[in-house]
Order: sequence, then structure tokens, then C-alpha cells
Amino acid sequence: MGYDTQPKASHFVDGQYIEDTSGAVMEVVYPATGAVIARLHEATPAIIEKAITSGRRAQAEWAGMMGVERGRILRRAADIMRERNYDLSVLETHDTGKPMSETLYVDATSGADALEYFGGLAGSLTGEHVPLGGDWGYTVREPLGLCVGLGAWNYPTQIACWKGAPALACGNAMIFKPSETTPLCALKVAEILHEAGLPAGLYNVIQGAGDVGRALVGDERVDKVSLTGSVPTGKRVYASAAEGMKHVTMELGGKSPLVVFEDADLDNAVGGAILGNFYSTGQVCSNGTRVFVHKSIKEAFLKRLAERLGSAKIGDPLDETVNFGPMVSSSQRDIVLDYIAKGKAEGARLVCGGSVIAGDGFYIQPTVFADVTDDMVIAREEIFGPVMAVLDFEDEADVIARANNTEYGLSAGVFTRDISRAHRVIGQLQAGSCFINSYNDAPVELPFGGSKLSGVGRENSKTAIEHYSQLKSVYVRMGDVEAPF
Ligand SMILES: NC(=O)c1ccc[n+]([C@@H]2O[C@H](COP(=O)([O-])OP(=O)(O)OC[C@H]3O[C@@H](n4cnc5c(N)ncnc54)[C@H](O)[C@@H]3O)[C@@H](O)[C@H]2O)c1
Ligand SMILES: C[N+](C)(C)CCCC=O
Repeated sequence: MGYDTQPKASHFVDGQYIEDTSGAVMEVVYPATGAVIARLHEATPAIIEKAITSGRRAQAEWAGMMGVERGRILRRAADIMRERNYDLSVLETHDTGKPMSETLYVDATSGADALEYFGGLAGSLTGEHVPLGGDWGYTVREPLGLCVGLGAWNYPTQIACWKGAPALACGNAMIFKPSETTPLCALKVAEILHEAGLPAGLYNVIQGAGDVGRALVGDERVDKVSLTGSVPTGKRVYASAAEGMKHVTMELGGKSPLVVFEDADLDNAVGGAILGNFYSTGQVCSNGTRVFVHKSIKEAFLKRLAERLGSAKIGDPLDETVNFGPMVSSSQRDIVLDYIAKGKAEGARLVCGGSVIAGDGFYIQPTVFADVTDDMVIAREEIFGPVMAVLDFEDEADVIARANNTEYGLSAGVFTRDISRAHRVIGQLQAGSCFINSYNDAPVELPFGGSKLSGVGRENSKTAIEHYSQLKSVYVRMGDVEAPF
């Protein structure tokens, strides 16, 4: 294939690549061909121990550094990531199967944004002075200590940075465990951070599946856990973290509504629905997979959608003109095919797609179901693949109630030219990350995260600082102490 995807070793701990071949073998599969492109080993207890002890040792010194010094290292890492964007994008494409037409613009660049943004904030993480009559108090913003990041497989570089950057900016250390499906990219993030001057031990990457994650979350020396993953995993990780009263951030799944009113700009609404369902082959947590379209424009919407999907270029993700790649794995492809079968069996109208694409790799056609009803499985469960469910509505209050009738609350979108209606509707939708006349934008300046079962806490923006630091408050008495006896 002409590109070496085998890393120097499986883990990056205490500033260097390390290996322990007694760990179980993990094969990394290129989703576009099914070929094995790297072989790694799961972290053994010895590797986990080294990651924890080096992280704790390094954190104590890191927390004592000036914020601007920490920030300078993060900003330098951001610059290196941007310089190496092409190579990092090729690696992201091999790890995930996402097309280069996406990875060149979204993954390392979004990671670099996070490093730059939190690097910039690092020097301004202060407490406040609180006047208390003659006395006074002050607060000190302190790091939490050793943080664990657990990644999903859809955005391996971005997730590694969205967690690592605020953690490090606040003076913490991080052990990041990527998804076992996409273990390659986070190693490069660790390498770049250390090349930028990060002291050894502050950003350790170790490999493995749930067992390794479980060992990290359960260790009493870990102070915080940030998971990007599914709701069932989130419940398990949250419960385990609660045993040690650890801080948590949970970025979990969704079944988000996208509401298209009759006055919407049709092409923009279709574009938003495409971005919210087929970008990254539908493997995006925040996707607007329940597309509620006003009955009066439903057929026009579906016609335009089918036309535009007809021009999707499906194929080799390394070809920069391709804009729709394979699913991440054969097992994820099979899960999605099963949902497509359920949609057909439940009587939804198949507008386009619906089949596997024969040949190498884990390809499925972009699929649209219309006449979907709220009770159908494809309208209730997160599919995490390129399957759009189009539902009809006629009344604003009714569509808001139906949109909210889900246990998830990650995202929501609305397309309308009526600006009052846009804000009125978004104001009533139960979701953490919302969009008006757009879909799936995630700039580092805005908080990102969900409500209800979709999560706890927020990533990105100044708000993330709250989730990677804690306040110490100090009361200062200026006069004598009056004690009762
Ligand atoms: N909200 C977000 O920001 C966001 C972003 C991307 C993906 N997701 C969600 O992630 C899911 C898809 O990703 P996935 O299949 O990799 O998720 P997953 O829940 O299977 O795994 C997520 C991570 O948790 C680890 N893990 C699994 N069990 C564990 C345990 N008991 N203890 C500790 N760690 C454990 C896995 O090894 C992996 O690294 C979807 O539901 C999607 O919506 C959410
Ligand atoms: C930047 N995106 C595309 C919205 C991805 C956010 C992370 C969720 O999967």
C-alpha cells in the first residue's frame, strides 16, 4: 500500500514507545480493503502500572509550572499537527476508513484547534478574590490529577486531543486508551506532544479493549474519567467511577432530531440532512438521524435528497475525490445491515440505498427510509451508520414533543427561514448541541456534549476547564477568632 501504518510499538508511556509482547495481539484492519495493516499488543498489568505511576509522577511537576509554559507546549504541538496534517490524515483514513476528503479538513485540524485553544487559555486559569466584609477569601483553580481518556473509533485523533488538550492545560496528566478498533492515531498525538516539549509521562497512550479501560477506571490513583462511547459503556464506566467518587465526562450516543419546516431553504435543509447522516459514513454521535420533514414539502425534499445522494462518490477513501467511505469494521457494517432489514420489515419506504456494496471493504450504500413512524426501531435506536429516517409532521408543538420523545439528548437541528420560530423551537428541544440552519458544526469555541442519556459534562470551550479542574477556596480572617469557649 506504500504507507507504513505499523507503529514503532503498541504503547507510548513515559515519553517513549514501549512494547510488551505478552499482551494479546490486536490486529488493525483497513476498512476499505479488510487487510491487516498493523499488529499491536494489548496493555498488560505491567504497562498499565507504568502508565499510572509515570503519569502521577509527571503531573506533580507539571502542575507547578506556569500556565503560559504549559500553554506554549500545547500551541507548539498544534503547529506540528498542522504541518503534518497530510500524513496524519492518511493515518486517520487507514485507522477509520473515513475518506481523505474529510480527514484532510476535520481530524488533525480539529485536534490542533483544541491544542491551540486550550494552550491559549492555560495562562489565564485563575481563581477570584471574594470580599467578605472585613475578611476576604480567594479561590484557586487546581488540576484534578491523573485523568483517563477512553476513546470511540469514529474520530481517534480528535477525541485524543479534545480530551488531552484541556486536561494538560489545567495541569493534569492523561492516560488515553483509544478504541481497540482504531488504535493508531493517538500514538501520533502522544509523539507530537512530546516532540513539542511535553515532559515524559504526562500523556500516555496504552492499547486494549474494555478490560484495559476497566482497570484504568477502577484504579484509585485515577482522579477523572472522560469517555467517548456508547450509552451502555457509559453506564458501566460512570458506575465504576462513582465507586471512587471520580470526576467524569460522558460523551455518549444519540438519536437526534432534525426538523425541516415548510419555509426552509430546501437545498440547505437537504445539505444539512446529508451532513447529519452521511458524513463519516454516518458514524457520528451527533447525527440528526430522525429527520422530521413538514408534510407539505416531504416529496420535494426526498426527490432532491435522492438526486444529491446519486452524486455521492463511493470508493477508495485515499482518492481525494471520494466523499463516502466504508464502515469502520465488518461487525459495525453487519449491525447497520440488520437495522436496514428491520426498517424494511417494519414497512418503512426505502427511498434509496439499503444494500451492502459487493467487493473488498465494509461498504454500505447511503440509505434513506421515508414514511418512518415514531415507534419503528430505526426511529428509536442509534444505528451509527448511513441510515436516515424521514418522518412527517404538520404541527410545530407536535413535532417538538415527538422530537423530545427519546431517552437521548445529544443534538438537535432546525431548518426554517422564520428566525423567531428557529429560536422558539431550539429553545424547547432537549439536547446539548443544537444547530439552526446548519448541522454538525463543532468548533472548539462552543461547548459540545449531551443531555439525558447522551452524557454528562461538556467538551471544548471555556466550559471544559470546569471539567478538568476544581476550585480550592480559602477564607482569610483579618481579625481575632471569636470562639464560644
Ligand atoms: N458524544 C460523543 O462525543 C461521541 C462521539 C463519538 C462516538 N460516540 C458514541 O460512541 C459509540 C461508538 O463508539 P464505540 O463503539 O467505540 O463505543 P464503546 O462504548 O463500545 O467503546 C468506547 C470506549 O470504551 C472502552 N470500553 C468499553 N467497555 C469499557 C469498560 N467497561 N470500562 C472502560 N472502558 C470500556 C472501549 O474499549 C472504547 O475505548 C456510539 O454510541 C457513539 O454515539 C459519542
Ligand atoms: C465534529 N463532528 C463531526 C461533529 C464529530 C463530533 C464527534 C462525534 O462523533
